[in-house]
Amino acid sequence: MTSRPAAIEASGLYVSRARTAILCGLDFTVDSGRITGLLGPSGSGKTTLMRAIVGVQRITRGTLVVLGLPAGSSPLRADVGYVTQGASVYPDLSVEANVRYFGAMHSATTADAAEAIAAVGLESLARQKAADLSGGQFSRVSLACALVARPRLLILDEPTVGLDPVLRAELWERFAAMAAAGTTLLVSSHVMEEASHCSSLLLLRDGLLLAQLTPAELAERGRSADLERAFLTIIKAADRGQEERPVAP
Ligand SMILES: Nc1ncnc2c1ncn2[C@@H]1O[C@H](COP(=O)(O)OP(=O)(O)OP(=O)(O)O)[C@@H](O)[C@H]1O
Repeated sequence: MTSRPAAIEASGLYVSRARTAILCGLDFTVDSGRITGLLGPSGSGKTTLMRAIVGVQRITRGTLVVLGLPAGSSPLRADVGYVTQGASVYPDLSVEANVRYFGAMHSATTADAAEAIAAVGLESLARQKAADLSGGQFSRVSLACALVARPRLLILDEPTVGLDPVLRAELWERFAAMAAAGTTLLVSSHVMEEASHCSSLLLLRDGLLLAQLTPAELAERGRSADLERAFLTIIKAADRGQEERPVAP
């Protein structure tokens, strides 16, 4: 792995929800200017971790440093973008009005809004009311609203769900261009084939970090070029060797 400055550093990170341990002592770093994939089965804690990073989820124990400050610090608001699974878009406004509205909070220009809309492939629908879009189009408005703020760190919770393969490929190209320009991206996904677009992968399982590795290392460790199969092999190996699950403090 390269030794870039870390955009996110977690050390002994525990998070509990409703008195249940959800994240159990995570240690990892996310390099700046890279795409890091957050992968794991449903319920493994991906959204909880993302919420902790953006500062809307209380940490039970450990440290979580984001862009050099404790997660949730107010100066981070302008620097961290978060696109949730549930689109935070005003259905009665047009695509353009939505993006310009979010852009205005970050002093973005009309041209910035148009660029963000183009980045998610919605130019031809810019004047359309968000309520009249398809599910995939609607979620892309959310993404454009995050892009227009030009955050240094962009947290994306399953951004490619419901998108066709062409659009999915275009979005990953867009993410790669953003990373090349210095933005740090943390992207969660269920789709293991998307892991190949990432520089580094965090593999979560039941609130534990099974591994942090590159896609090539995942293929090698899981003994398959098919990353889904490789991940399953690692999960099965972890299940076989699993010791008692750490208890939240
Ligand atoms: N508000 C809550 N109170 C208590 N437990 C919760 C709450 N929200 C989520 N959980 C539990 O936390 C665990 C992790 O949930 P989380 O949403 O972080 O997983 P995930 O990996 O993002 O799942 P998915 O891929 O299905 O979105 C799950 O077992 C879930 O039931």
